[in-house]
Amino acid sequence: MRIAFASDHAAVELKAILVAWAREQGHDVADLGPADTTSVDYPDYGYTLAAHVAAGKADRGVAICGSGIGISIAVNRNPGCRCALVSDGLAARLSREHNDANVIALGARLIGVDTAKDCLAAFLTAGFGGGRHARRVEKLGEPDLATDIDKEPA
Ligand SMILES: O=C(CO)[C@H](O)[C@H](O)[C@H](O)COP(=O)(O)O
Repeated sequence: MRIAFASDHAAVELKAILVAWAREQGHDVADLGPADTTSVDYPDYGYTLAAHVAAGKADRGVAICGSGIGISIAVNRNPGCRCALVSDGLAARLSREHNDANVIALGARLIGVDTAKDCLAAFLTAGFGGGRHARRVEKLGEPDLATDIDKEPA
Protein backbone atom coordinates (compact mmCIF):
# COMPACT_ATOMS: atom_id res chain seq x y z
CA MET A 1 0.00 0.00 0.00
CA ARG A 2 1.19 3.57 -0.68
CA ILE A 3 1.26 5.45 2.61
CA ALA A 4 2.17 9.12 3.07
CA PHE A 5 3.28 10.51 6.43
CA ALA A 6 3.53 14.11 7.62
CA SER A 7 3.88 15.72 11.02
CA ASP A 8 4.94 18.87 12.79
CA HIS A 9 8.07 19.29 14.91
CA ALA A 10 6.42 17.62 17.92
CA ALA A 11 6.11 14.30 16.12
CA VAL A 12 9.23 13.93 14.00
CA GLU A 13 10.58 11.13 16.19
CA LEU A 14 7.34 9.12 16.23
CA LYS A 15 6.94 9.69 12.50
CA ALA A 16 10.41 8.25 11.85
CA ILE A 17 9.58 5.16 13.91
CA LEU A 18 6.28 4.59 12.11
CA VAL A 19 7.82 5.25 8.68
CA ALA A 20 10.49 2.62 9.39
CA TRP A 21 7.87 0.18 10.70
CA ALA A 22 5.65 0.66 7.64
CA ARG A 23 8.63 0.09 5.32
CA GLU A 24 9.49 -3.08 7.21
CA GLN A 25 5.93 -4.25 6.55
CA GLY A 26 6.58 -3.82 2.82
CA HIS A 27 4.59 -0.65 2.21
CA ASP A 28 5.55 2.05 -0.28
CA VAL A 29 6.13 4.97 2.06
CA ALA A 30 6.49 8.71 1.40
CA ASP A 31 7.69 10.92 4.26
CA LEU A 32 6.44 14.43 3.45
CA GLY A 33 8.34 15.98 6.34
CA PRO A 34 9.50 17.75 8.31
CA ALA A 35 12.96 16.21 8.48
CA ASP A 36 14.00 17.72 11.81
CA THR A 37 12.50 19.18 14.99
CA THR A 38 12.74 22.85 14.04
CA SER A 39 9.42 24.41 15.00
CA VAL A 40 6.92 24.45 12.12
CA ASP A 41 3.18 25.02 11.71
CA TYR A 42 1.01 21.89 11.55
CA PRO A 43 -1.39 23.33 8.90
CA ASP A 44 1.46 23.51 6.39
CA TYR A 45 2.26 19.83 6.70
CA GLY A 46 -1.35 18.78 7.15
CA TYR A 47 -2.32 20.53 3.92
CA THR A 48 0.60 18.97 2.04
CA LEU A 49 -0.41 15.50 3.21
CA ALA A 50 -4.09 16.11 2.44
CA ALA A 51 -3.31 17.29 -1.09
CA HIS A 52 -1.08 14.26 -1.63
CA VAL A 53 -3.78 11.81 -0.55
CA ALA A 54 -6.63 13.63 -2.32
CA ALA A 55 -4.59 13.68 -5.55
CA GLY A 56 -4.31 9.89 -5.38
CA LYS A 57 -0.56 9.88 -4.80
CA ALA A 58 -1.06 7.78 -1.67
CA ASP A 59 -3.75 5.29 -0.68
CA ARG A 60 -3.61 6.30 2.98
CA GLY A 61 -2.18 9.13 5.03
CA VAL A 62 -0.82 9.38 8.55
CA ALA A 63 -0.80 12.85 10.13
CA ILE A 64 0.93 13.42 13.46
CA CYS A 65 1.35 16.45 15.71
CA GLY A 66 1.65 16.87 19.47
CA SER A 67 -1.99 16.10 20.22
CA GLY A 68 -3.12 15.08 16.73
CA ILE A 69 -5.83 17.71 16.97
CA GLY A 70 -4.41 20.56 14.93
CA ILE A 71 -3.15 18.45 12.08
CA SER A 72 -6.42 16.46 11.90
CA ILE A 73 -8.36 19.71 11.55
CA ALA A 74 -5.98 20.81 8.80
CA VAL A 75 -6.30 17.54 6.85
CA ASN A 76 -10.09 17.59 7.10
CA ARG A 77 -10.15 20.99 5.37
CA ASN A 78 -9.52 19.05 2.16
CA PRO A 79 -12.82 17.55 0.92
CA GLY A 80 -10.92 14.56 -0.49
CA CYS A 81 -9.84 13.46 2.98
CA ARG A 82 -11.61 11.84 5.87
CA CYS A 83 -9.15 12.12 8.72
CA ALA A 84 -9.83 10.39 12.04
CA LEU A 85 -7.95 11.34 15.20
CA VAL A 86 -7.43 8.04 17.03
CA SER A 87 -5.72 6.97 20.22
CA ASP A 88 -6.19 3.19 20.24
CA GLY A 89 -6.42 0.29 17.82
CA LEU A 90 -10.18 -0.08 18.15
CA ALA A 91 -10.83 3.53 17.15
CA ALA A 92 -8.42 3.11 14.24
CA ARG A 93 -10.27 -0.01 13.09
CA LEU A 94 -13.65 1.70 13.41
CA SER A 95 -12.37 4.68 11.44
CA ARG A 96 -11.97 2.31 8.52
CA GLU A 97 -15.04 0.10 9.05
CA HIS A 98 -17.55 2.87 9.72
CA ASN A 99 -16.01 6.05 8.29
CA ASP A 100 -13.82 4.83 5.43
CA ALA A 101 -11.10 7.12 6.78
CA ASN A 102 -8.24 7.60 4.36
CA VAL A 103 -6.07 9.46 6.88
CA ILE A 104 -5.48 8.89 10.60
CA ALA A 105 -4.12 11.48 12.95
CA LEU A 106 -2.06 10.60 16.03
CA GLY A 107 -0.93 12.65 19.02
CA ALA A 108 2.76 12.02 19.60
CA ARG A 109 2.68 13.70 23.03
CA LEU A 110 -0.35 11.69 24.13
CA ILE A 111 0.23 8.09 23.05
CA GLY A 112 3.21 5.76 23.18
CA VAL A 113 5.00 4.07 20.33
CA ASP A 114 3.31 0.68 20.82
CA THR A 115 -0.15 2.23 20.79
CA ALA A 116 0.73 4.26 17.72
CA LYS A 117 1.84 1.06 15.95
CA ASP A 118 -1.42 -0.65 17.01
CA CYS A 119 -3.37 2.26 15.52
CA LEU A 120 -1.42 2.15 12.28
CA ALA A 121 -1.69 -1.63 11.93
CA ALA A 122 -5.47 -1.53 12.42
CA PHE A 123 -5.84 1.40 10.05
CA LEU A 124 -3.92 -0.42 7.31
CA THR A 125 -5.68 -3.77 7.62
CA ALA A 126 -9.35 -2.96 8.33
CA GLY A 127 -11.78 -2.53 5.45
CA PHE A 128 -14.83 -0.34 4.99
CA GLY A 129 -18.08 -1.99 6.08
CA GLY A 130 -20.34 -0.30 3.50
CA GLY A 131 -24.13 -0.61 3.93
CA ARG A 132 -25.57 2.02 6.28
CA HIS A 133 -22.07 3.42 6.75
CA ALA A 134 -21.81 4.14 3.03
CA ARG A 135 -24.92 6.33 3.18
CA ARG A 136 -23.41 8.36 6.01
CA VAL A 137 -20.00 8.66 4.41
CA GLU A 138 -21.71 9.87 1.23
CA LYS A 139 -23.23 12.71 3.25
CA LEU A 140 -19.76 13.64 4.46
CA GLY A 141 -18.96 14.23 0.81
CA GLU A 142 -21.53 17.03 0.68
CA PRO A 143 -19.88 19.81 2.75
CA ASP A 144 -22.52 22.33 1.62
CA LEU A 145 -24.98 20.52 3.92
CA ALA A 146 -22.89 21.61 6.91
CA THR A 147 -23.46 25.28 6.19
CA ASP A 148 -27.11 25.05 5.10
CA ILE A 149 -28.95 26.92 7.88
CA ASP A 150 -32.34 25.67 6.63
CA LYS A 151 -31.38 22.01 6.58
CA GLU A 152 -33.41 19.75 8.88
CA PRO A 153 -31.78 16.53 10.12
CA ALA A 154 -33.01 13.64 7.93
O1 LIG B 1 -1.94 21.17 17.06
C1 LIG B 1 -1.58 20.80 18.12
C2 LIG B 1 -2.46 21.03 19.26
O2 LIG B 1 -3.78 21.05 18.78
C3 LIG B 1 -0.30 20.11 18.31
O3 LIG B 1 -0.21 19.48 19.55
C4 LIG B 1 0.94 20.90 18.03
O4 LIG B 1 1.94 19.94 17.87
C5 LIG B 1 1.30 21.85 19.15
O5 LIG B 1 0.38 22.91 19.23
C6 LIG B 1 2.71 22.41 18.97
O6 LIG B 1 3.03 23.12 20.13
P1 LIG B 1 4.46 23.76 20.40
O7 LIG B 1 4.35 24.35 21.78
O8 LIG B 1 4.66 24.81 19.34
O9 LIG B 1 5.49 22.69 20.29
